[in-house]
Amino acid sequence: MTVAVQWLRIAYHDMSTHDVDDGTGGLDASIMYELDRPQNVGEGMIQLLQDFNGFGLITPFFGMADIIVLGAVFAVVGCGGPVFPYSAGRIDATVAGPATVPEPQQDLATHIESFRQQGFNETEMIALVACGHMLGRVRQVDFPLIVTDTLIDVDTFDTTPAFDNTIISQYLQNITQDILVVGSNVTTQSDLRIFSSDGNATMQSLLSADTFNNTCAALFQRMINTVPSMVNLTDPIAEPFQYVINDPLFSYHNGTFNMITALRVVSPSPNATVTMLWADQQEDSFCPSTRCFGLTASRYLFNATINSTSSISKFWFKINNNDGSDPTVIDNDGAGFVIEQDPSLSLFVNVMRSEVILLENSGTFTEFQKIVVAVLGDAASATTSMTGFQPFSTATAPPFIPTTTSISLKLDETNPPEGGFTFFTANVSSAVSFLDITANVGSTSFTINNFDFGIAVNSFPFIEISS
Ligand code: HEM
Repeated sequence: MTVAVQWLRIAYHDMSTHDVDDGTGGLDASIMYELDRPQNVGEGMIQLLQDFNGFGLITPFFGMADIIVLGAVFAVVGCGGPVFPYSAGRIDATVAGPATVPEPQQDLATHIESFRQQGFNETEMIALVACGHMLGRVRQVDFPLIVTDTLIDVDTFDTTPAFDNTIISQYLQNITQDILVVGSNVTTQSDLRIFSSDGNATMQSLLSADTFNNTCAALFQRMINTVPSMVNLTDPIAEPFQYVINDPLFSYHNGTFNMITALRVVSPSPNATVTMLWADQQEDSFCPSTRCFGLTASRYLFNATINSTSSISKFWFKINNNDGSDPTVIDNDGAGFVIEQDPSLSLFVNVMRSEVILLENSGTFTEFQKIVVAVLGDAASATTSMTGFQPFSTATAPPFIPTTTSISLKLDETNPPEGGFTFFTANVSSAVSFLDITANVGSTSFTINNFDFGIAVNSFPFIEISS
């Protein structure tokens, strides 16, 4: 709970750099560069960004700003509030934004102007502050001029640590403990100035639980989607996807092509049989699944043998509940799931030739990943290059910025050429989560972007070597 509400506060502070007049700023993780400002005081801010860095969730297409918003969404749900539709696609800033986070000692006119710049009118300002302060507290150590009693660690805004309108009812009944209303320091009574700025009309309207819930939900939703005008957010996600398909992984060995993938289904029928079908140039083929169970979802795994000459153009799934009902076809609205990486399979990560190696040397174990990349072409005409994306920053304090390093591949002597393919290899650190791989064969270039290495290693054979 304590940590969760900090996730909500940091989202507001990061958003506060938005300027409606020129469309700049907003939720862009610029907060990582703004923590030396008094308006962002609090060890908690640094710690939670350290946590976000440690989660290793960042990908080439999902940055710190999207994680800050995810934190805010979880914070609200964790405190009993609604689930917000979640959009991703925010772009992380590389420098600090303007110093525009409101502070308790500022006057009402300054606050009204700050919120206007962030895109909220006066009524919305009152509601957004009340909604934000229904949760959380003020820390004595960070705000000694507000929480003047040194025997108190934290001063909560109201008596319930939950998503509810107690802050409103207690304020209107004059029994509030919100220190930004009743604190002995009049200068920092910012909640009082804001809440009473329209004669308490907005606060009165928020006494209705429904109005309060709907208003807070709508304002938080707008807050998390306040982004610089050049950012396009993805379509919102509110519910878990019914079906999730793993990126297909490929392997070529002894003249046989294999494709490994999985379909995750939320709450499938226990009797369901799931089949994967695919199309090559000639005909449709199919492959039955093996199955592993999650708590409320099942993952159906497929390892299909594919004709190496006709290859595979697209695949789809059929779920038969075996109860007389029509099978469900999961085929991307008829389009099928096309092989996104080079469809001619002239370049792919060869999963079954790659290895996770555990090296034992006098009782010391080292684990590393050997990746094998197949290129259609001979060694004389093919060159390869690769970059690895490391989400985890080793910095001890923000900003936490992922790194991209170049990893050189060499001809793989343990995998001699076969079926027209030449195999290249490299050892890749487990800190790497995504790879971009390029092969040039003569004058033709093939590229795989954002190969999910972190997921693919789970399908690499595991080898133990003692030296
Ligand atoms: C004039 C505007 C605002 C002022 C002056 C203000 C001031 C403060 C202060 C001084 C604290 C104590 C922080 C600490 O001790 O760590 C706080 C906490 C908090 N504020 Fe605001 N705030 C404002 C607006 C908002 C808004 C619009 C939100 C909306 C999300 C919000 C959400 C929070 C939350 C969730 C906390 C609790 C943090 C925790 O317990 O860790 N605030 N605010």
